[in-house]
This record gives sequence, C-alpha cells and structure tokens, in this order.
Amino acid sequence: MESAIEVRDLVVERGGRRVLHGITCTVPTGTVAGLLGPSGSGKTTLIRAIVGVQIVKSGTVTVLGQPAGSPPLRRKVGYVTQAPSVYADLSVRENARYFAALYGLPAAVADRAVADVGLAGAAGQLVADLSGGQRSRASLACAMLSNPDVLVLDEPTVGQDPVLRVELWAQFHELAARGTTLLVSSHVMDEAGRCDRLLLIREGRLIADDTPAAVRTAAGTDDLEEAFLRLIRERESAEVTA
Ligand SMILES: Nc1ncnc2c1ncn2[C@@H]1O[C@H](COP(=O)(O)OP(=O)(O)OP(=O)(O)O)[C@@H](O)[C@H]1O
Repeated sequence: MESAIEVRDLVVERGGRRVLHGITCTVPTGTVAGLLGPSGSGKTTLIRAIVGVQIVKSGTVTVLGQPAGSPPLRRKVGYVTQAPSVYADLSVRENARYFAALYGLPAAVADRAVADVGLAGAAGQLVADLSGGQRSRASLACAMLSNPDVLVLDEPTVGQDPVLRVELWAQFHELAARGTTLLVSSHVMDEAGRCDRLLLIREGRLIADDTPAAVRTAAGTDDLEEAFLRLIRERESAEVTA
C-alpha cells in the first residue's frame, strides 16, 4: 500500500535539547494511524514536523509525495491542534459556515459537519460557552470541511466522554474508508486498539510501527498497554547489553 506520510531519520531539537532522535516511520494511505506515547514523548513535535511547522535538524518528512509544509500540501493536509482553533465569539454553526465559505462550500455542508461531530444540539451556542471537549469537536468539524487527503489530529479525544470517543473513532474510520489518511495522537493506550496502525513513541524514539495485531504478537500479550511496556523493557535491556 502506498504511503501518505513518510518520515526518514528525523532529528528535531527544541530549546537546545534533542527531542526526536532519528525517527523513521510511514503511514499508509487510507488508514487510521495512532501515534501513542506518554506525555512529553514527542508526539506533538512529530506531528508538527509532518504538517510542516517544525524546524528540523536533519532527516526528511514527505507527505503525499511532497516535502512536508510545501505549498501544494496546504489544501490537502488538515491539522487540528490540541488548542481549539475556532473563533470563540462565533457560534459553532457560524464557525463551520465561515470555514465552509472559505472553501466555497454551501451552509448545508457546514451544518452536516457540525452534526457529524455530535454538536447539532449546541450549534447555536458561542464557542466561548462550550466545554473543552465540545470546543475540540468544533475544531474537528471545521478541519474536516476542506475534505483533506491527510488529517492530523493532536489528542482529539481528550476531554470527550466514552460514548463520544467511540463515535469519533467510528467517524475517523469512515473518513479513512473514503480515502483520507488519518494520524491521531493519544496518550490513552485503550485507544490503541481502535487504530489500523500504531506508532509507539517514547522519549523521542519509535518503539513500534506496526498493526495492533503485530504489536500484540511481538510483545506476546493481547493487552496493548502491557505490550507497550514490554517493548520498552526489551528496548532498555537491549541498550544495556549493547
Ligand atoms: N517550545 C519548546 N521548547 C523547548 N522544548 C519543548 C518545546 N515544546 C516541547 N518541548 C519539549 O519537547 C519534548 C516533546 O514534547 P511534545 O510536546 O512533542 O510531547 P508530547 O508527546 O506531544 O506531549 P503531550 O502528550 O504532553 O502533549 C518534551 O520534552 C517537551 O518538554
């Protein structure tokens, strides 16, 4: 399967400190890939490199065959940051319709996107008055409007209740079935099993780049959280004996 995202030997330094130590990974087209790792492991930094807003020390990041951040990718790559990027003084519906208008889309498409993220009931509410989880869903609705080929979501399920989280993951898979490639970061390991592929990252190094089934087999356990811990321990003992 063709790769929508290809990262080779990526090294990034932030604040004079190396935070990504030569990451190499790929995300196949039309899959939901989970980027999982503890807080501070480098997920946001890797995402920033993929969407082309991170200065990199060395290595290459290619998205849809183009260097990350290059002008042809601007309309093709959607990015939802951890901080919601919608207008607080507009309602959810107004935000979605505004972004839809920028893409030349009718209001009905905006209203459908709002409903798709479970915000139909809050469509008339000002973003300023929404909960954190609702606000990030409003950002997601706006990011989905441009129908990007690659959609990168930084911790989209933080602050969402369990029912909504299940619905959001179902929606990610619907988008992937229509050909969108999704990279979704999370530090919640119980979301790992919902991904087609997993990128497990720890302290700026990739521990695994595989399907959940292959990660389970490699670690010899069905529990992905335990699998992650085992892979880390294996890596650490290999480093000690090296
Ligand atoms: N602007 C910055 N200047 C210096 N160091 C930074 C900066 N932003 C992040 N870092 C450091 O880079 C490392 C990776 O951070 P990053 O935000 O990529 O992690 P993360 O896995 O996304 O964490 P979280 O899940 O908490 O968002 C951390 O050690 C962090 O302290």
